[in-house]
Amino acid sequence: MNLKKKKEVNKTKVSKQERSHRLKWKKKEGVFQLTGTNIRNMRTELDSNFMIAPYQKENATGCGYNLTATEFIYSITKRRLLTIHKSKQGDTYVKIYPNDTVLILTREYIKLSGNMAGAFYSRVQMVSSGFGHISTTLDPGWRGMLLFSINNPTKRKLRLNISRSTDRGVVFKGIATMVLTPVRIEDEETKGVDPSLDNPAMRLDVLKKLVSEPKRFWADRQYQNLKKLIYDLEHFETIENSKMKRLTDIKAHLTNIEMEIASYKSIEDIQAYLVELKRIDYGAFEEVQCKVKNLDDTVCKTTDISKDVNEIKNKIESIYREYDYQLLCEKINQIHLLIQQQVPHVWGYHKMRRLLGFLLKHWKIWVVYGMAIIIVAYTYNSNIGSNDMNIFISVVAAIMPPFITYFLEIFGATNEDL
Ligand SMILES: O=c1ccn([C@H]2C[C@H](O)[C@@H](COP(=O)(O)OP(=O)(O)OP(=O)(O)O)O2)c(=O)[nH]1
Repeated sequence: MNLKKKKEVNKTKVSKQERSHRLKWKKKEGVFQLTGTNIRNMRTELDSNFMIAPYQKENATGCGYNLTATEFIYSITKRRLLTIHKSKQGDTYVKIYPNDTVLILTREYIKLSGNMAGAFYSRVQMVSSGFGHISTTLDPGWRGMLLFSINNPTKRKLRLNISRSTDRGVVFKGIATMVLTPVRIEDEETKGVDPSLDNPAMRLDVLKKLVSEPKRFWADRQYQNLKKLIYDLEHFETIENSKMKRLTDIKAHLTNIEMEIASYKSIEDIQAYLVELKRIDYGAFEEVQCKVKNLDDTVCKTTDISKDVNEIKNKIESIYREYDYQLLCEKINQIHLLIQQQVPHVWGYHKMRRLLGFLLKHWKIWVVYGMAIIIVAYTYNSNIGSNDMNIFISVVAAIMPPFITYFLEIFGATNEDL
């Protein structure tokens, strides 16, 4: 294909909507990197240049957005998914071994248009606790969850927190900051970045390589579990649940209103459909409810439908966008649950594990007490029959203090200390 023809094909590929977005960003040429406020506004408007699901407004920080981890955390050294520890308080974390690198799937699904690019950076708290740096890029047009690689270059085991239970519910810990930049477009007709990508969502290409190696017979069960999980993620299909049915219901009512506007334009009929729409139990879909209320306010004020038709159509369009977003969130939520169901968990409050942990932590004390007991036992053996009761008391007295220390630690310590 010659250059002229190629240019023509490129030109026809640029849709009207895409052109308007490019113009919009061109106008904002002064913007170099999006701030947390820009990101918050984009979520409110459901701007088609950038979508993040699930979105948590607290995670939109000064210069970007903090991404959080799912429980899919694969150890390169151990060649298996790491066990998720759950404390009594409901906090979750993993232990990353010295010199290990882990691959972590993010909880967030990111969708970028061809007009935006991004990068990921480490968080100070993480790198200062010993973790290696993150410094990777996000291509324009990316769609999907992300896979981060984090290493532990220290000689100590490091704890990577996933979530923490608070009075406000579960708060997920940011593991990397994503910064976003509008792509500079000199000629909106031809020079926009074509959002065609060769890397699949969740970097399934990388994950599939992990299970393409010959299986190891001594860890076959873990290997098979991982293989199944990666297969399930690749072939994931949304399950129609009550939340989704509710969303479908909302969409059906919206379609009726749209049809009414397109054909008869009867304000009374539109209002009647709106009454139905308002009656739906929105549950957690507060944003949809808020947008429906907004539409209702506009319709109530309308006296001449032909004058306000564009405003009404825009409001319906914004409900549709919210509907699409909530549907996406529900799908992502189901992926999180799928991961949670298949990843190994251990409850941190298991007594035996804690006793073992305690013994290991205070091994010096135990060596001293062990020696004391051996000496007592030796004395007992050499004086057998002389004064059994006194020696028994000495043995108990020798063993008691460490147990008292252990029980004090169990009942006095917070989870953070363990
Ligand atoms: O830490 C990261 C960084 C990026 N990505 C996603 C988004 C990005 O758009 C895509 C490609 O990133 P990159 O080009 O850095 O990956 P690669 O495997 O080196 O690229 P390629 O296979 O295209 O050479 O992977 C991740 O999942 N994790």
